[in-house]
This record gives sequence, structure tokens and C-alpha cells, in this order.
Amino acid sequence: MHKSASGSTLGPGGLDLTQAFFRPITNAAPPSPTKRHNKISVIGAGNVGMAIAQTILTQDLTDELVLVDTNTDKLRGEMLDLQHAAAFLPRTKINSSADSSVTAGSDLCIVTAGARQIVGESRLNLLQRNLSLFRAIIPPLVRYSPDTILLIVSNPVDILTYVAWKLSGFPSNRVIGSGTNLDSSRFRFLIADHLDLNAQDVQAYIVGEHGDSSVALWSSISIGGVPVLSFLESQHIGYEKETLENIHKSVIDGAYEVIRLKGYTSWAIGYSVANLARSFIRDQRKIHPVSVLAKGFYGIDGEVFLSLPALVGRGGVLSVTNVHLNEEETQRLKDSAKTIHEVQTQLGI
Ligand SMILES: NC(=O)C1=CN([C@@H]2O[C@H](COP(=O)(O)OP(=O)(O)OC[C@H]3O[C@@H](n4cnc5c(N)ncnc54)[C@H](O)[C@@H]3O)[C@@H](O)[C@H]2O)C=CC1
Ligand SMILES: CC(=O)C(=O)O
Repeated sequence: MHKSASGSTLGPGGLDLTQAFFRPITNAAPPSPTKRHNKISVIGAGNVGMAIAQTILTQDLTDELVLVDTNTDKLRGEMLDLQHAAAFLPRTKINSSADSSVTAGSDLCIVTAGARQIVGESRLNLLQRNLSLFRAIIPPLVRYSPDTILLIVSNPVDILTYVAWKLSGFPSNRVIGSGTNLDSSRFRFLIADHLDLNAQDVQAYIVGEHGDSSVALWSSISIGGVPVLSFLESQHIGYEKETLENIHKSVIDGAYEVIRLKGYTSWAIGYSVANLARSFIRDQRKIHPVSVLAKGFYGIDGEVFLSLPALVGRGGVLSVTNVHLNEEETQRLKDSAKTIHEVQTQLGI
């Protein structure tokens, strides 16, 4: 069997099996022209790329999902393994190739390709290795999908988002790093666990670098509409600053612990990125802490990408939320920006 030019299946002698199986309905209305065909490409079919792909499929976020990887056997194996779940999933066309032309016309390109940390390495240690990969990966993605949103996940994510922005020539609102969307979920989980409630009811952000210099915004945490720290202060309920610092330290150490235990992180980043993909593709206008061009916000004067709570929709990042930071948080954010800028300057990027 093979496919006809129209995509229907041809049997022996050129018989169109699709037409043979189905009888046309007279006076059937043509398909609605308003339904938009969505296409998401995931570059890098490793632990992270596949966790993202699987979550996108189960959440029915796209009509077409494309996987790209240079390891062609693994790539085909991953594609077939997902295709074999077709009977249990919403209908999605799944395709794969080592050639980026397969991504043509993508609405969203998610880049996860590259080296990952081994025990003892920080995210910044990966920069040299992943920088050269990005120089090969980004230009063809841009050529084949000039209107796409680039969502960068590979580490160090903030610096590689800056690199992708420079290489793409795109406006900065269409080049976004997954940033601290994941760290903030870890933060919300730890607070919710501490108080025995649902993490979805905890509004809390980690901003700055996705990594060791991230900043916890304690002053703006609210639970069920109650601003936590000012409530405790108004009720004269004491709390230890050290407890807060320990929770933030657990957020930072979280990835290192998972990497030490299982070798890599995958499930949480899979859900985090699928959650972002939904906001872009379905134009959710949701606020996510993601890595954006931060120059000009909170006194940051260097050209760096780092995470700030941002309004996200079909056009990419639509605006940055004017969340209040106290003096200490502002200073920590500036220090985080400085850390990233220094690495970029040392490498001449
Ligand atoms: N931003 C975040 O929150 C997180 C980022 N990461 C990062 O994601 C990246 C991937 O991690 P894993 O999936 O665990 O690694 P992995 O080693 O399982 O997968 C990487 C994949 O990239 C592929 N690849 C290499 N060069 C390529 C190219 N030129 N084009 C296409 N594919 C290529 C490899 O063949 C491999 O399949 C790492 O940089 C890791 O640090 C991981 C977790 C969270
Ligand atoms: C590896 C990594 O960046 C993370 O899980 O946060």
C-alpha cells in the first residue's frame, strides 16, 4: 500500500482504498474553514523532548507533532512507539526526521537538543557544548518556519535563549526560554506540601536565572487570595527567614537531587513545557514566569534573557507583569542578571 498525492491510501492496481471504504454523503457541508491546523516541532528526542512530546499528545494540544534528532534509530523508534499508542490518544499526525525541513510551517518549535548535566556539573557547564549545536539548529528552523515561536529548553536555558534570539533575527517576543516555569512549580509544590494544600492554589514565583542564582519572590506569595507574609505580619505570627531560605534552597537543589538519583529530569519539565505550549497554541493569555529579554525591567541594563512573570498567548510573550519586588528581591534579580551577563561577555556572545 502507498499514499496517493491527496494523502489517501492506494491498494493494488491503484485502487483508492479510502474512497472504497467510505461512501460520500450528498450535500455534506465542506469542512469549516475557521479550524486552524496546528503544528508543533520538538527538536531533540531525548528524555526531555520525549516527555514534552508525550504530554503534548495526551493533552491534545496539536494536530501535527514533529520530532527531530540526529540519532536516527532512536528517533524512528520513539516516533513508532508513540504512533503505536494511536488507539488510546486524541488523533495527532506524528512525523520525524533528522532533516529540519520536516518542521516547515510550525507554529511552535521547542528546542531540547543538546548535552545535559552529569552529577557535579552546573547548567552553565553545558554552555560551550550546546552553543555550537545551537548555531547549527536555529538557522534552519527559522528558514522553514519564519513565523514560528521558538521555545528554548536546552541548558543553560537563559543564555541559549539569548543565543537563539540573536541567531534567529526574530522579535524578542517570539523567542522564549522555559526559564523558571519549572522552578516555580517546584516552589509551589514545596509550599503546598508544607501547608498540606493544593499547589494550584499557591501563587508564587521564582524569577531570574533558571539555576543557581534564581530569586524567590516571597513578598508577593498569596494563597487563596491572602498575601502570605503581610498576613503573618499583621497577625503578629513570627516566621524564620531561615525556613524561607531553606525552601528556596530545596528548589535550587531539586534538579541536582533528581539528576543524582535517576540521571536526568524529565516529567516535571515535560508538564511545564506542555503547559506553556497550551498558552501559546490556544492563546490562553496566561501568566508564566518565562525567560524573556529583561533589559529595561527592574533596573537591568544588560542584554540578557531571564525569567519574569509574563503574559503569554498566540503571539508569544505579550507583556511583562508589573509584579512588586522589595529592595532585597530587586537586588538579587540584578545580581542574577549580572551573573548571566558576565558569562555571555566572557564567551564573547
Ligand atoms: N530548561 C529546563 O528546565 C530543563 C532543561 N533540560 C535540558 O534539556 C537538554 C536535554 O536533556 P535530555 O533530554 O535529558 O538529554 P538527552 O541526552 O536525553 O537528549 C538530548 C538529545 O539531543 C539530540 N541531539 C543532539 N544534537 C542534536 C542536533 N543537532 N539536532 C537534533 N537533536 C540533537 C541527541 O541525539 C539526544 O537525543 C539538556 O540541555 C538539559 O540540561 C533538562 C531538564 C529541564
Ligand atoms: C535540568 C534542569 O534544568 C532542571 O530540571 O531544572
